[in-house]
Amino acid sequence: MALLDSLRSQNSLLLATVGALVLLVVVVLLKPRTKYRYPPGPKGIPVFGNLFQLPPAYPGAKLIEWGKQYGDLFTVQLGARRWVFLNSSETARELLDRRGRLYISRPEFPVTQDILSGGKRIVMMGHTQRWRDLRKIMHQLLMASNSETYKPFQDVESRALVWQYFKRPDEFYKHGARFANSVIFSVVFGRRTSMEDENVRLLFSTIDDFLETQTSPSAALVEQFPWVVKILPRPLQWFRPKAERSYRKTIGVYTAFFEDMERRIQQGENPECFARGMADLAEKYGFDKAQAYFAAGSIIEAGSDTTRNQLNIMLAAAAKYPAWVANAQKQLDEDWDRLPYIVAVIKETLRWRPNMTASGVPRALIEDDTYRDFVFEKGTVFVYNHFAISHNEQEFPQNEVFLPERFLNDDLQELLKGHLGFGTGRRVCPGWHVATRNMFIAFSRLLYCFDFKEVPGAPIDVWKIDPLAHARPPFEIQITPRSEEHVRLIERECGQAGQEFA
Ligand code: HEM
Repeated sequence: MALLDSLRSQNSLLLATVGALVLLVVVVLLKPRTKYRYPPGPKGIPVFGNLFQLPPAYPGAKLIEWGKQYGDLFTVQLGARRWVFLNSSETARELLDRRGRLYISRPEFPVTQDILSGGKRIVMMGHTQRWRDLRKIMHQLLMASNSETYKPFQDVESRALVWQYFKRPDEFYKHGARFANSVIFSVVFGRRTSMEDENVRLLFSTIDDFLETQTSPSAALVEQFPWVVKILPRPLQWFRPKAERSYRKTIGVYTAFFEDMERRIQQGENPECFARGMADLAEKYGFDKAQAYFAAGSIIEAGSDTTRNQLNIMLAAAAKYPAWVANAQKQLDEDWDRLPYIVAVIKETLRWRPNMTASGVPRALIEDDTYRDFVFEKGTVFVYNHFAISHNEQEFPQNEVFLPERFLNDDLQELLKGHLGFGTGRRVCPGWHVATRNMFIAFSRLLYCFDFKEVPGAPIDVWKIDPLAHARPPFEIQITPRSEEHVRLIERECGQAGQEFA
């Protein structure tokens, strides 16, 4: 009897506890969020919000449409999270840059960062001590005063790039990838690379794995429901095996790069490169081996793929809007030492087509904040609506035309001004010095040596320049030397740098 009573009272206790918990959840869920006020935006559906209204690939047109409809800020519910899109340079600068201390974190990426990257990719890290340490290391490696280290590599690789364009113009997309990869690889691991190298090919495929979820916030639905990943038992996590495979592939490639370097050192080489000091840095900052490998690997990855893509964007613009190419070539023919037009071309490529993500790279707010009449809650995701800002007719008249002249102003040499190609504020791309110098030398030499034309019958769709096209051309294009004289120049000046890759 006593036992029965005790069981009854235990059951009542359990019931009372569950009841109280349910009540608490209901109260929390139903609690009106009066304190927070958000800019209006399109109406969504329950649970998924606006996720299905945003195309998973090429979301640019939709983002421009919403930007026009709602003005310089709008809010969308993407799965479990609220995203505020900033649609003018001014709002982006005000929040992400001037108030950069608050808008400094990244949203959770439960699959792409936590599983597929083992939590170790810097670009997706939240505002943690680990991120601060890595950012410091990257800054030291990539800052402007280090640019002399890069120059010889940029020189030789851009000559090789010209040579490869000359020999196999149909494989232009591979040559751009090799150029970008080889510059940064030389700095990090102390040797040049070839696209025939299996590990380099694998590296680009790991970049694909990582980026395929990032081209649009709706590209991977589960990413927008971090709690699903937390509560779902592992065997039911359908996305996990693929992401774990990709993690193993990535760490395998990075390990191969380190082992190759160590082998070369044992064979008597003495490469002066960043990765050689990685063990000391790891000890100083308390990184495990995998984090140290990711630190080096992330630099290679970020430094290769973006520059490769930027080259493709320049080519598409050259074939589509040839008028500016004639201006660039005139300046290159006349005065190689002063090339403001090429700087303007660099800025215009960064404006005209966002590099990897049409919607910009997201940030998470780390404290509540107020702006105009709005009150934003800590944790809200903010993003500069890159496509909409770049194609805002008020800010950029004739926005669709590729027009470097728009950047020929007093701010020309302020390379981060006038566009959002490298992001902004405290998460701004730390590689922008290297990237702009890469583009400067590669754009100048290519534009000096070649003419670019659309292939008859195969017009370039400039709205769909696939940022993930590694193994196939993103578009067809005719690339021909400008004259016989240019051919002789290429053979004389670029042959030696490029022959081993042709
Ligand atoms: C044309 C070339 C490049 C473009 C367009 C580009 C663009 C970007 C953008 C938009 C971001 C995010 C910024 C933000 O959140 O505001 C970023 C981050 C980053 N970039 Fe670049 N990038 C380029 C080249 C490079 C190079 C050459 C390197 C290194 C060698 C590099 C390393 C990084 C790293 C490590 C981050 C993560 C920073 C963080 O989250 O704190 N990038 N880049």
